[in-house]
Amino acid sequence: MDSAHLDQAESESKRRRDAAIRLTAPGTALRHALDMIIAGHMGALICVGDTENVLAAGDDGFKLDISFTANRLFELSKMDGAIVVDKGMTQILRANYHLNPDPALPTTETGMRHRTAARMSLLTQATVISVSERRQVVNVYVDGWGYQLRTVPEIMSSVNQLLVAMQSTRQQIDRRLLRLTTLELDNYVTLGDIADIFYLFEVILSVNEELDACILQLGSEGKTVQMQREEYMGDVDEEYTLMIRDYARDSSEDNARVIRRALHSADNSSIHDAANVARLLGYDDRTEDSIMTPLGLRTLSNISVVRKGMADKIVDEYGSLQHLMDELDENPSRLDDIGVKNPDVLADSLYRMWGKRQ
Ligand SMILES: Nc1ncnc2c1ncn2[C@@H]1O[C@H](COP(=O)(O)OP(=O)(O)OP(=O)(O)O)[C@@H](O)[C@H]1O
Repeated sequence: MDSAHLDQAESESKRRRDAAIRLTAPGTALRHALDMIIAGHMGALICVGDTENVLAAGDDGFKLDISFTANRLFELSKMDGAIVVDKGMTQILRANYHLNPDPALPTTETGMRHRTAARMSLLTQATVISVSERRQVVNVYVDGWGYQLRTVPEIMSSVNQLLVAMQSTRQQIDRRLLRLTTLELDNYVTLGDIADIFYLFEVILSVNEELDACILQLGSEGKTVQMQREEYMGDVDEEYTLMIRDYARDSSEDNARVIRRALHSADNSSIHDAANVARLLGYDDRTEDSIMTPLGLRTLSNISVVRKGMADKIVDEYGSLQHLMDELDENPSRLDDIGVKNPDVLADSLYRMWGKRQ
């Protein structure tokens, strides 16, 4: 399989895993049934979707074709065997069904119920759920991948730690960016300063990914966490891209995306390694102490009178933040000419950021 097809298969598998997490998240009828099964100290084996292949892999059992309710699923799990539910979760098709997936299909699970569940998920496109009677845990399998459901308090304990980490990283980023703006206006930014901030951006993005996973698992209970997450993340994404464009040899948005992907897949030590960051930005002759001159896109975009798209226009016109600063006083009408509505306010804002005007 070529890499494009591999990427496609991987993202399809991820989509199906996320759908399975959503299906079993708190607030859903299925989760309600699973909670009842656990509370009743029972076990279960439930196949959802791809019913044609699921039914072809088993036999016996009771043909039901009744509409799905959480209570019915709970009652039917008192029987041995598997329960088969359609993809839309509208019908329970079979109960007490015996599944015979190929025993050669690889699985690391122990116990027949879990082994069967893992194998059925390899054999079919179904989401397969096993509830262990002995251990009182619920496992969900998709394409052979399995994960154990966590209770809301368990997930919330991770969420709280992640939110604290996110808030403190965001505060550090804000402080560093404020300092960076002053250094940019002084033209004192070193490659080391840039690498440090990139590292903080990567930290917050990793925390964000972990929170994303928790929010998905929380289902209907995750709305408040999502709002808090959005408040802390704010414009992080945009600031990161603008900062990369400010310092990359090729400042296009496409190249910024490529650099972000590379930084995101790099390990911690290579993001701290200034020479490596320089290479990603398109330079092979820089050291940690090399002075890096910004275009000024990030700083300009933070000024209220600079409307969307205008920062690019200003940078195209002047070439860099330094050139703009050099010409601000001498030739203010040049800003007027390229359509900046309040050039005086823009100049004043830049001087204030620089600390050169009250
Ligand atoms: N191939 C199968 N098809 C349908 N149901 C099965 C299959 N294998 C196991 N089960 C169900 O799982 C139940 C428990 O089986 P077993 O004790 O072998 O598995 P286990 O993984 O150790 O389960 P638990 O963790 O719940 O104790 C069986 O009584 C049956 O209801």
